[in-house]
Amino acid sequence: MIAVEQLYKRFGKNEVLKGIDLKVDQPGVYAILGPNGSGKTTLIKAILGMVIPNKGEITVNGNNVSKSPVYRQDIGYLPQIANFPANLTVKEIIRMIQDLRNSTPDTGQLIEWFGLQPFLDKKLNTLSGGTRQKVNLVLTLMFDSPLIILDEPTSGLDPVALLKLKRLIRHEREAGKTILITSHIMSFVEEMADEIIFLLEGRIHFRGSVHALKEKTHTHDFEKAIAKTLTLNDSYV
Ligand SMILES: Nc1ncnc2c1ncn2[C@@H]1O[C@H](COP(=O)(O)OP(=O)(O)OP(=O)(O)O)[C@@H](O)[C@H]1O
Repeated sequence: MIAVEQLYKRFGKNEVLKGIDLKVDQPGVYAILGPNGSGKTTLIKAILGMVIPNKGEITVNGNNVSKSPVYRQDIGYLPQIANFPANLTVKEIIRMIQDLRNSTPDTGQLIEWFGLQPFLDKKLNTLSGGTRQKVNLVLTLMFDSPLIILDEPTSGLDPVALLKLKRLIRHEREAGKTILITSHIMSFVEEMADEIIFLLEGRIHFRGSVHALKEKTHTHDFEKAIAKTLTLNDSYV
């Protein structure tokens, strides 16, 4: 589904990605991890065609992302910071995104799932951060896309909403979807991820299951395993 070959990206002198090779060809939940500034969002944006690489090739479902944007129809993307026009109501923003995609899926179930009915006629700039995140999740998931990319999806969510998000992600995984997630909440990653893709110093430093990472680092504590990964010299791709 996703193939990244020898991807390089720098911003000025800052070499962020230094030869990423990544193949994701099975459905499941993939957590892209790494310290702040390690290039997780840059990698995601390159897959989405929002960042132009200096070198390398990316294909999504066989389509080269630099050639045509059509492949994006198959992706649901939750940005880390969503910048929608703040004076629109929830209903209006849902309608606007549907018009842009030329598709009008039924959003009733998702709206009910996140308890957003009372907010439909409220403007986005009057909503709390967590409620806005729930709206963003509806916007991301409403098209039933086979590839879902979630950049920090837990941001601002209360415990009940977090539980609901986790159930939704599991449901999407069971439906055979491929879900890429970045998160700094390690308990969330440990619970949800089938595979971890750990970026460090511009490269994939580790790829494998949570269990495999714990084994490699000789610890049962996932947070400690992540911390230990940072100090390992060899990469475990
Ligand atoms: N448009 C840009 N212009 C210049 N530098 C950028 C740009 N986008 C990202 N960077 C730089 O690239 C590096 C990687 O940023 P990126 O947002 O991909 O990291 P990240 O791993 O997602 O970080 P975080 O965990 O903090 O979200 C950072 O040093 C950042 O400052």
